[in-house]
Amino acid sequence: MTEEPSNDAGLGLWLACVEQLSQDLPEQQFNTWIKPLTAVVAEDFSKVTVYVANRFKLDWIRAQYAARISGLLEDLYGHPVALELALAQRESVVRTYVRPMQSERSSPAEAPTLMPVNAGSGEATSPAFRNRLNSALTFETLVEGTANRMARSAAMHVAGSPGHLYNPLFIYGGVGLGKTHLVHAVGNQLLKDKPDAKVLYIHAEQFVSDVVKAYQRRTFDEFKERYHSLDLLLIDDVQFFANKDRTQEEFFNAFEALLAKKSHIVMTSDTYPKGLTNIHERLVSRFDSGLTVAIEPPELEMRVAILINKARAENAEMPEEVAFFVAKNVRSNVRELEGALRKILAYSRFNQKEVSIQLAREALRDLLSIQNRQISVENIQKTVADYYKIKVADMYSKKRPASIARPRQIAMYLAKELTQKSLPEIGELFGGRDHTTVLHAVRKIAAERQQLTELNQQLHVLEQTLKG
Ligand SMILES: Nc1ncnc2c1ncn2[C@@H]1O[C@H](COP(=O)(O)OP(=O)(O)OP(=O)(O)O)[C@@H](O)[C@H]1O
Repeated sequence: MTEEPSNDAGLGLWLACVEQLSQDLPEQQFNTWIKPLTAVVAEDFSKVTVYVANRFKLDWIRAQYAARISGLLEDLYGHPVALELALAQRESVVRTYVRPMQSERSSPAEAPTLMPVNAGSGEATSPAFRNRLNSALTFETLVEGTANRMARSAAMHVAGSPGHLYNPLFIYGGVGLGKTHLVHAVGNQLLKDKPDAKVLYIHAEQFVSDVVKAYQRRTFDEFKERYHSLDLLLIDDVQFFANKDRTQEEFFNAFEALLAKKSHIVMTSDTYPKGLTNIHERLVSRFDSGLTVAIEPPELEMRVAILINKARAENAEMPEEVAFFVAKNVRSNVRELEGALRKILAYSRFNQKEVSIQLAREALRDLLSIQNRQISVENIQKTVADYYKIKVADMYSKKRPASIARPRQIAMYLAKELTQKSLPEIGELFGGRDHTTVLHAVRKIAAERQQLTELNQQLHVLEQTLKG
């Protein structure tokens, strides 16, 4: 196969791979190993050749990152992609682009989102004070829902008047639920209002490494100057302080200094303060001394809205029924939703087909087959209730208005169609109804389905969703 220069679609997907790695890997690792890479994507997307500056780096990348890159590429392209690692020729001018590191985007000199980088070129010079904020993570791009409403409004309050209420603000929740996004949003919002404010976003692991460096190099004055002079400190994943006594002590000092001068501190963690282990009590009690708020897993409507918004941000359209199908099947967290969306969009581009439920089902084949869900009557009731925006309890209730009775009949029809249950069993599960009631519903919906295109379409969406 010939290696034509990368076409734009192929290159875009390689960029998405790099972007993903920039988020997954610690900044230093990303800058050292991934950022200097260049790539050529074969015309038919079957192979990506990645050029590495020297033999040592090539071996290292093969050992440490090749499997991960392959996996990501497969996810992104929607089919297995051969990954070839090659030494960059001295004179080769390989077409490649690396997105600037997120924290560097705030530098006005680096306005374009894509910047060409030749193999082996060093790192971009960074401004003297790097706030490490990702300017894309703002309140505007953070979809609001019941799951994050409190955390979001507390964070907006802090961004609007830092140093007052809710100090420190402690945000906790499971992985991929938007904690990092929210703290970046606080920083970005404050800088928008007060461009001179000294804001720093830092991951707790980076703080640990800063403490270690300050000890090794005996540069504690600089360290203190850096941290104690901030107006807003955003620190992510403080559970990483566990068992790091020295770091905890330094953080305690920074904490006290910042609060004393009415600077604001926003922290995130995977658990609430008292749930943290191996962190000194005096620190834990300080974590809990302002406002502690949780972020919950997003509810269905929020997942649908996130998918539609993210697709739009990628200049793609995701019809609501497809978003509904995906949101029903990917429930755990937003990062996984994003992964599913990426797969669907890549699959659609690769096959040059419009995004539809059928296409989403094909693109997410692996993910859906893992779930391998048995369709239960309960699941049907819940899905139909969600879809028609009625309460699940109405599936068993005696209420008769059409807005409730009709979805209930639809659920009975689907229960008959998609499960092995008998009519009396289904009746029982719908609040102890008689089997003749179920039979009537099944016949009525089956007949109407032949006549009414809209109903047929709705049933189609529900079936696809339930079959996963
Ligand atoms: N409500 C939301 N609206 C839009 N995007 C969201 C929302 N919540 C999360 N995201 C996106 O989901 C991804 C994961 O979120 P984020 O990294 O903030 O999670 P996290 O809670 O910090 O996870 P971890 O604990 O693994 O670091 C990000 O790309 C983020 O932009």
